Amino acid sequence: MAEVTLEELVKEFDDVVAVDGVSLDIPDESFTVLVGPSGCGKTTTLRLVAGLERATDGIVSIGGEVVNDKRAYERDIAMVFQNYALYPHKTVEENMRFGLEQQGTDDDVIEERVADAAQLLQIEELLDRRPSELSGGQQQRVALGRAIVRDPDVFLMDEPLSNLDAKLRVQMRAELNKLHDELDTTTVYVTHDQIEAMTLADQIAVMDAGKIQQVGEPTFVYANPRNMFVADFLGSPSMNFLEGDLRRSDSGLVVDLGGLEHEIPETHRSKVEHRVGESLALGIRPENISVAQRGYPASVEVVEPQGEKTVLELTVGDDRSLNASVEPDVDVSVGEEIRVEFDRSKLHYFDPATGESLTFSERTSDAADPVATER
Ligand SMILES: Nc1ncnc2c1ncn2[C@@H]1O[C@H](COP(=O)(O)OP(=O)(O)OP(=O)(O)O)[C@@H](O)[C@H]1O
Repeated sequence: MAEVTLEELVKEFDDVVAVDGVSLDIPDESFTVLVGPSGCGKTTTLRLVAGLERATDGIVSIGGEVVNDKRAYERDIAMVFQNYALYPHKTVEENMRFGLEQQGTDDDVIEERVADAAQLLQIEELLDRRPSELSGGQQQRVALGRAIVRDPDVFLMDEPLSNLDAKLRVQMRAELNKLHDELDTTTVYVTHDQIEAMTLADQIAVMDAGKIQQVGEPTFVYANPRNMFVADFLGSPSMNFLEGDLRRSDSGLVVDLGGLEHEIPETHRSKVEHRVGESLALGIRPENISVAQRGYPASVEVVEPQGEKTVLELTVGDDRSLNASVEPDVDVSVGEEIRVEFDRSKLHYFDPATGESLTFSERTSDAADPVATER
């Protein structure tokens, strides 16, 4: 097992800078997820760790050793891909054995490892089948099995669940969690699916345009986004942003949201005060908005029951839209005028020009997030 360290990593393809100065510590035994929109450089970063691409600049270390000049097969890693990449003419067992045979591993060691992995993944009954005789989920298990038998220092996984249907994906997610609990192998996992990232990771690295925007424990990053990109990318429906000018009032500081005045809570005043006279973006997650007797007037535009919750599309102030995610039994209908309250401990303020959070703090002493505060 090993930690992986990336220092100022850069990868250019002609005039495209796919990875633009990525520094990241991936602790030993961690499950680190690189997440971000399509084209942000996740796969390229993973391929640099794997040795499938050569870095234009920067350093990749595995287990404290710089591996930039090591070929993929010289690095103690195993990769799992989206398309499974199984050998079609080999049986499941032969697919799992192949890598070890190439390495010249003793036959009895191979037997034992294949049997153990097959048991762990519950594919013992499938060992004699060929990939074409397997479902997508089974094929992905075999691909995982092939990685596990290698007993590598590091697993690298590139969107391994994205070819599975939604139900199977949820099931495999749970299995990957269990697998990691059992094996404790350092894992670097790439996905564009923020829910997958949140549920699997013990460390999440949110990427955009070749750069890491924020790294941390998923619930912390969710509750304490460093900028509007991260705030917007994590969460569904995503965070609402309401922009307006900040000014002083009798009661303190308010943001003018077009016919609606939002008062900055005392805890945040000192952090935003320097922007009096300038604009500010208020950020509030849909689940931190509730329908109430008092609060901001809002018109209900859409009511969308989603089972566990109901998403309301509202307009507030001078026609600004706002999503609220409320209990499914809330009784509101389209066209109704209601009032909504924002949870004042879950408010964020951003500089709309740079997107940077004005209220972000590495420590959450102001109880912006109860989960993170417990830590
Ligand atoms: N071999 C290559 N040659 C040229 N450009 C490339 C190459 N590989 C990747 N790129 C470019 O580098 C950028 C990052 O690509 P990368 O595949 O790392 O992104 P990604 O975040 O993994 O995206 P996706 O989720 O769509 O796979 C993109 O602009 C892509 O077009």
